[in-house]
Amino acid sequence: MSAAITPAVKAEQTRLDGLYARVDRLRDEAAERLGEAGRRHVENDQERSQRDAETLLYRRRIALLDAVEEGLCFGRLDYVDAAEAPMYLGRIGIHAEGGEQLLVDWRSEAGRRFYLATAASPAGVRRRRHLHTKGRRIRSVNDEVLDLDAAADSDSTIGSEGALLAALDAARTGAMQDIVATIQAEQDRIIRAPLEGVMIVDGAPGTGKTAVALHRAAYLLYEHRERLKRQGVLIIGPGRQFLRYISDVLPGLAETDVLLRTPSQLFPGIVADRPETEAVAAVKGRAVMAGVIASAVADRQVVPREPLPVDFEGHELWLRPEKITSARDAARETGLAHNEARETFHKRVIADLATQYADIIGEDPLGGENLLGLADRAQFAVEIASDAVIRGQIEELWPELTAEELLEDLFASRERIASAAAVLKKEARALLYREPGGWSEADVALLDEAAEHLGDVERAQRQSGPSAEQIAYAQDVLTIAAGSASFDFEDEESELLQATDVIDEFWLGERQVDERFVSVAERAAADRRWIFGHVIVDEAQELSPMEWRALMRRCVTRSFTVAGDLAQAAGPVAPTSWGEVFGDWDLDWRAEQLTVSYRTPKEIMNVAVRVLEAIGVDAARPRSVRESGHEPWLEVAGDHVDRVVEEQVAAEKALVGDGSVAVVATAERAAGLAGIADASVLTVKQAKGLEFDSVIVVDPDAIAATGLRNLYVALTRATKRLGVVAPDKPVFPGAEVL
Ligand SMILES: Nc1ncnc2c1ncn2[C@@H]1O[C@H](COP(=O)(O)OP(=O)(O)OP(=O)(O)O)[C@@H](O)[C@H]1O
Repeated sequence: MSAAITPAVKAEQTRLDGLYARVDRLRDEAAERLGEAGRRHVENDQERSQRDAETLLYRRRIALLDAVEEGLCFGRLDYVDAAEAPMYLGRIGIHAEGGEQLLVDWRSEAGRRFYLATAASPAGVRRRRHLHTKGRRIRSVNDEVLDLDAAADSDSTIGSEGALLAALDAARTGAMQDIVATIQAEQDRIIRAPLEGVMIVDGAPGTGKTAVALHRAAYLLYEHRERLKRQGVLIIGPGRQFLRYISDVLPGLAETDVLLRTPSQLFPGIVADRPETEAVAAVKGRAVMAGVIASAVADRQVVPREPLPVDFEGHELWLRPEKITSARDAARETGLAHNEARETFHKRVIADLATQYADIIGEDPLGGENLLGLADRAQFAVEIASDAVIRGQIEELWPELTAEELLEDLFASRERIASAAAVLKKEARALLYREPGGWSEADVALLDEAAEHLGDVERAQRQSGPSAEQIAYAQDVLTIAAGSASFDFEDEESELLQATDVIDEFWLGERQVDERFVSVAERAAADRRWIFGHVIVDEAQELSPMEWRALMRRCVTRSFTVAGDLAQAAGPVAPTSWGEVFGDWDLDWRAEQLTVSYRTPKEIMNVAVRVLEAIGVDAARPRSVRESGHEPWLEVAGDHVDRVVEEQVAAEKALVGDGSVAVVATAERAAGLAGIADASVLTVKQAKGLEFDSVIVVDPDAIAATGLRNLYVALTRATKRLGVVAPDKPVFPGAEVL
């Protein structure tokens, strides 16, 4: 379809051409400087670090300009005061060579006017124009005239919701689209809320919680650049499919310092693919497991019941319970994590052995005072400490442990479980027992908790960390880089300073080996203890208390955006209120409601709200913003569910054309349908947070049997068409209107 060339389209095309020409110029300049930096010969470490920082800066700049290629400029505001020049709004801000502002960033305070001006409260705005573009071409313009006196000169007026409805009606591609052109006022307030504290974005399916959370990430990175570029932003989503779905939005919003993860990907090096029942996951997710892990660590600090013999140089020494107890107490009193306090324990025990040895060999045969002095004892301590057998014996009493070792040993031993998890009921303890071999999703938060108690493992660092030489090199570079932090790089100075701020000696040590470009997100991904400047949690109702604990450790300032809907909660530990989730934390939290469903049309909502009412959570009934014109349909298929689904998928595909079709079913049905239906076949868990033009829900009563909340999720995935295929006439609440 070619666009109608109206005078307005023509004029805006000229403007757009100018903007792209400027972007091209900026990109060429950045590429040129990147090339120069790459070719520059470096004489010393200082020059090398400077070159690295420049390379990082120009690569970032080019990535940013590439990311905004599509939809660079999408809006224009004209003011009542004719002397005020129109404002063009886009994904980034652009200035002309002479400094004149050509394009205003949507996240800036000036850009905010675009979203907030309404006919009732125009705030000096005469007209809001939406520019619809494809590539570098303007397809059409839509005007909303806010100052009615000026209505006569508008190019086309399709009402204040025209651009929004056009966006909502567009076919879904399988990747989430940004909403910068049509952010609504209630959403804008949340996106631009202050960084501090925990903000809960609560709302029914399709009210834009995910969209708002992602745009908030982009806004916060813009508004609090200094802090967040250094620390990065973490976004947590429920599954990999979901992360893929949203991953395109952020570069589109011009942000690259964001790490996207599922809760089970938060422990570097662990692949959580071991299957586990919901019952086991539910036990592992409970807050009480924090105490269980602490006890499991304490249980590894052993005091023998009887003295244990130690052989040194042909003499018998003893590991005595009372001495081991005082060594253990001293080590615990350091307040350090287990592995770090271990040294205190070992030293104390070795000192006691050295004393015993001195008492034996320094004994005065005439019964006088011991002949050996302190220096001799210290020498014995060194010798005892270098005896591998003795070290091994002491190690048994206070071993160096990784989180993986601790949990593997714990879950594989009924005795260890009985001791550490005495607070749990017998049945719950029985659920924790298992053979070693792999990690489940619920294990990850427990590993994180364990790692927190255990602290660093020297052994692992010795094996995989950079060499002492690399560290020394890195330390030198750091010192030099810190000393040169005042280098004048015109407007890029702040970027360079940030680069030095985030580089620690470990990373530089690694980089000496591997010269790859490393972003904050990549660094954060590899570091379990990375502290983020802000954490965004989507589908937050799914997280267990143990997962929340792990996340709280990732952001000590407790700056969170939490998007969720309790009515969709189906996780192993489903909360019934946000107070239940956050009540135990010393937090400043507030909840904001989104009330309008942009995804689910009225016809589908009519079915879904009946399920919502039956769920019985205290949730506001969502208001659909539009009708699709398609009533949900039902096919009762008897024994031929698979065949009917196959046929209906074909029919739906023909109806939605370029749009997407998905089948949502229970895990058992989904497994059977996967090879049959020519569409995405998803379990409810996989479908959470996603949307498609047409959705076929298979055997809804079976889904309802796993929880009405699951059915509510399944029924609210479609933007246009909903169909139900059931073996028998369905009886779930809402089936009566099909
Ligand atoms: N202001 C807007 N302009 C255009 N589209 C919007 C707007 N707000 C939301 N949408 C669209 O509505 C759909 C639903 O949004 P989103 O997925 O963010 O909802 P949600 O509340 O997270 O849903 P769920 O609870 O199912 O996860 C998306 O296609 C999103 O792009």
